Amino acid sequence: MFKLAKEFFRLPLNVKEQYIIREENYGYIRRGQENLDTTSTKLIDEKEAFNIKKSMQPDKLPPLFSELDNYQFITKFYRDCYDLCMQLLTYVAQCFNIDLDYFTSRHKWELKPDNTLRLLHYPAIENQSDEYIGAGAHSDYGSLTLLFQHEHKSGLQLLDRSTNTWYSVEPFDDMIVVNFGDAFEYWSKGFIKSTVHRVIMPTINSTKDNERFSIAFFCDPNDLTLLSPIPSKLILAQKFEKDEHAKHVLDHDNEDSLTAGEHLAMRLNKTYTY
Ligand SMILES: O=C(O)CCC(=O)C(=O)O
Ligand SMILES: [Fe+2]
Repeated sequence: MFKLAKEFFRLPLNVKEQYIIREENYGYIRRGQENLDTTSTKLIDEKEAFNIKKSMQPDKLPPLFSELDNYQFITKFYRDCYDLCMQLLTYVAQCFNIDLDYFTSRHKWELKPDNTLRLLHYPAIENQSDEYIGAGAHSDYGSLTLLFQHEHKSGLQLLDRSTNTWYSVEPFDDMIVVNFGDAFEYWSKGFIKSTVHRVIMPTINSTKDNERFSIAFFCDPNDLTLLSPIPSKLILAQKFEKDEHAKHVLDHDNEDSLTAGEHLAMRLNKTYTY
């Protein structure tokens, strides 16, 4: 997947822009087009990205991705990511002592929305500075995110929301970072926190360019899934105390009728410019 991603991002900007993202949320995202930190308008996200969805017809893909072998490879990778998420969701249900299919039954493969497989590229900058951010601070919108980082290249940081401290997530071989997304914060009334994370820019060093590539798989609950609390004893007795991040991102007062699809649409609207 990383080999394909590299080859794609090497293409000239005007070629990549032929696949520019629209409201369907698939295609190419140019630098500054999606700004993930909605609390700040100071910085733009320096990353470029390409979102792939299951419903995307091969003719909407660049030839590099629609070519048969590559297409089959991408499709299999996408399905493997989905299957892994279903295994993890079963495990989380077990931890909460609720029906094992409680979460997986809300992530049916054939129902909307499609999950999103995203390729990301962060070009290296000269020197580290506060004036650049790769991906602004945010939490992801769905249930789980799988994150793959390439060639030991870090940059990913996550926030301890109780102390407001950022920590680097150093990659090692065969590691997949798993983030909980906003759906879990709603479902668990804040018992599970949606991971706030960001990516700082790689800097050019004397020996190599040092650009960063990563891949994210966003697993989203089916559109009509309610974000109301799960029927677990651990959760039902709990009061949802929202911290600053939750107040900003999970700002609905109709939590019992809010659906995953509505939440996703609201979050996408705030971060993209088309
Ligand atoms: O590149 C990364 O490691 C993270 C990207 C990310 O957080 C996102 O696209 O939502
Ligand atoms: Fe993210």
